[in-house]
Amino acid sequence: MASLLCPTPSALQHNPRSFCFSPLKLTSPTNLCIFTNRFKYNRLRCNVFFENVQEDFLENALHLDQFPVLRYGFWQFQRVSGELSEMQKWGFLVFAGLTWIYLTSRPGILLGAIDTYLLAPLQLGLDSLSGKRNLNTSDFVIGQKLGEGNFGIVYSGAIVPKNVAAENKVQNRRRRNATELDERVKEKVILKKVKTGIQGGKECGDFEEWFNYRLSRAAPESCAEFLGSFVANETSSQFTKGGKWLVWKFEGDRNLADYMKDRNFPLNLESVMFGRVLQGVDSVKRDALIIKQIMRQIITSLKKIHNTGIVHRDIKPANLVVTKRGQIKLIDFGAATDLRIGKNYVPKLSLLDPDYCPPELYVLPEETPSPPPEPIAAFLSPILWQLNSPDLFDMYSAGIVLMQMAIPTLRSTSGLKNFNSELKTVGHDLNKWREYTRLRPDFTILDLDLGRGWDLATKLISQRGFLRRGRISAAAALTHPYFLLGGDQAVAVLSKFSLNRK
Ligand SMILES: Nc1ncnc2c1ncn2[C@@H]1O[C@H](COP(=O)(O)OP(=O)(O)OP(=O)(O)O)[C@@H](O)[C@H]1O
Repeated sequence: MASLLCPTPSALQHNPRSFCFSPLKLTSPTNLCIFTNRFKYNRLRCNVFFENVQEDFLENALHLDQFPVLRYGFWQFQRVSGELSEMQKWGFLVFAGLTWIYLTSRPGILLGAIDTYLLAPLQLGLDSLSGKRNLNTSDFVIGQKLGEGNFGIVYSGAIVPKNVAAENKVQNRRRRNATELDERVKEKVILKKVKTGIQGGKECGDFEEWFNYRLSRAAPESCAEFLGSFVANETSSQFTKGGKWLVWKFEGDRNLADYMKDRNFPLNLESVMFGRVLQGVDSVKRDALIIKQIMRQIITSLKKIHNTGIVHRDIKPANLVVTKRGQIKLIDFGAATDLRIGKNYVPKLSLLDPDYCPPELYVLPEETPSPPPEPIAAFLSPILWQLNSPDLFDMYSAGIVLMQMAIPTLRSTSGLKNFNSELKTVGHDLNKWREYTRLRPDFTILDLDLGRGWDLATKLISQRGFLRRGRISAAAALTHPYFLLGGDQAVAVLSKFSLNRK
């Protein structure tokens, strides 16, 4: 009788709210029955919720209708999960959520695996088909030497089109460099000759090649475009048979260090960055806007490479090429390390430029052992990253670049050396340095807008604090008030629409 009076779960579905949330005393059989049915109804709702979550996930997030195999797998999962209790289902959801968070947290095991096992072979296949991996000495002419590092010599050069290459082969005794070739030689490139006679030279060249291919997939717009590598098949001009060469697209005539040597810096970059001269803005503000735009680009690129697990370890103005369109591109990944898989990480090895290197000297604590095999290193990498925040290594160097751009007296080699030695004396505390310094720096640019630039600088240039944090990451720096509502971005965006821009 009581059960006849009592609403059934399906009846409850028509008016569930009033029933489900009304207070209930379990004193009468009717109330007991209502309670039982409420329980059943809530369980029903729970099941419906699970099914909805699963279906939404299926239809919206994964678009499984396009992937029959996944759809079948998910159907199997639904069948099995139908036999699980609510507790088990929740347990499963929590476990799946935590696994997802672990796999996608920095440096990204999941994306790294996709890159290694899918995208890299795909890139290799496509490059081989298109001939990009079949470069050779006859494809290039070498121009002037641009620089020499510990492990390589850098030259400008040009690509020789195939028809000219054949002709050039016949005449190559007379044609020695790019300038001697006619206008048929179109595309300018940068070539790096890997030093072979030096210990570690070959390995460094191989690492640089690996990092360039990796970043050409993961952060192409942040780095100079990598065209590939080749081993010279003959001895001619600068080529020695068997020598390894790396090739990049020529991104621009000058790097940031070249621009900073000019007394007119940063105004010499104004039309490059913004496509025009900023009229009606006073000169200090123009300087500040240009510097902010450069810093924004550097930090955005750092964020991208850090997200893949790569730390550059040699951020400095000479390794930042400025393109014709005002983009700042990272170059020289010879010292970079990928801490997702431990690539190019050797404990206690410091390859760095002392002028830009943070006080801790090493990207990971000295006691960190050599990396295990790559899959194991990858599996452990989120823990390593959380405990050590290795990306903050590059952030210190970015802070020094900011100081040099904003304070003219720090741009010279001697000014930078004095700044670093003063910094060391005050324990790398920028606020203390400001009180202590004898260099009479001009803080005008950093003190604009209530000192936002100065505040960012103090957060970049500091000792590593508790849990090796205490310095701001690239992602956090981009949300710092210095960059928020930055007029530089508005001007840069507007310049993209400018008809005058070349
Ligand atoms: N893709 C590029 N486009 C334009 N210029 C480039 C490019 N790559 C390198 N350069 C120029 O060549 C110079 C030397 O390059 P890079 O830093 O890679 O060589 P390096 O041998 O490692 O030198 P160092 O160790 O002294 O930095 C750079 O400072 C830059 O001016």
